[in-house]
Amino acid sequence: MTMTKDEVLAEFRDAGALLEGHFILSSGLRSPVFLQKMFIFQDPVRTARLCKALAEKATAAFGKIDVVVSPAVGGIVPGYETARQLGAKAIFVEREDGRFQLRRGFQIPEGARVLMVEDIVTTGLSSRECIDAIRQHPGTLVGAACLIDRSNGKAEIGTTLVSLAQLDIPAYPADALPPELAALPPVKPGSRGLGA
Ligand SMILES: O=P(O)(O)OC[C@H]1O[C@H](OP(=O)(O)OP(=O)(O)O)[C@H](O)[C@@H]1O
Ligand SMILES: O=C(O)c1cc(=O)[nH]c(=O)[nH]1
Ligand SMILES: [Mg+2]
Repeated sequence: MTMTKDEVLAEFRDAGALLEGHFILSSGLRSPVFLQKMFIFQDPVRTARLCKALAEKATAAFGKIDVVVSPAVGGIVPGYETARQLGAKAIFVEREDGRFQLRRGFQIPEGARVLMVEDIVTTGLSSRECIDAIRQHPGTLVGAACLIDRSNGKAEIGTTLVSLAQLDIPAYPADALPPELAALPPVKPGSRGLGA
């Protein structure tokens, strides 16, 4: 079943996942809004609703998918659930010496049709890094999917990206903060740069 942008946002709102404050994003940009996707993923039923809609959108855009590859940590749960809905395998890349790699013996079979699944896209940096890692293996990357594209369609990831919702959320370089944001203490919720 398709979901409208309002229905997707309602899932985030109902999960308490729409946070306001001063956040340091994975890219280093600062934002007054953070989508705490883990508040979605702690509820398997809510996660399944969203990922079913994402799987349907990905199938419509890209056809059959054999393997879903996601960037850890945030991509693991939606990657798994989207793969379950697609009847595909679910594997993930994680950082080794700061770079995303397939570890743990994960492999992509020759000829496999691969979908990259991300939770949230802001600048697309994590997606591009995940795709670079995928392209070092056999198989064909057919496209990418995410729950929320908060670049409003502007992020360039080098392949077609489908999302459940595109949002236009402001993000600023640290040296160009609006005063109301500069007045709040910054917090960094994600995993990039934490010893990775
Ligand atoms: O499009 P981008 O600018 O790369 O931003 C989005 C990325 O940021 C978050 O990951 P983060 O690195 O914060 O770590 P996490 O997945 O462990 O939450 C999120 O899960 C995306 O992967
Ligand atoms: O850009 C990010 O790091 C980011 C933004 C967001 O809203 N949610 C998230 O988990 N990461
Ligand atoms: Mg992430």
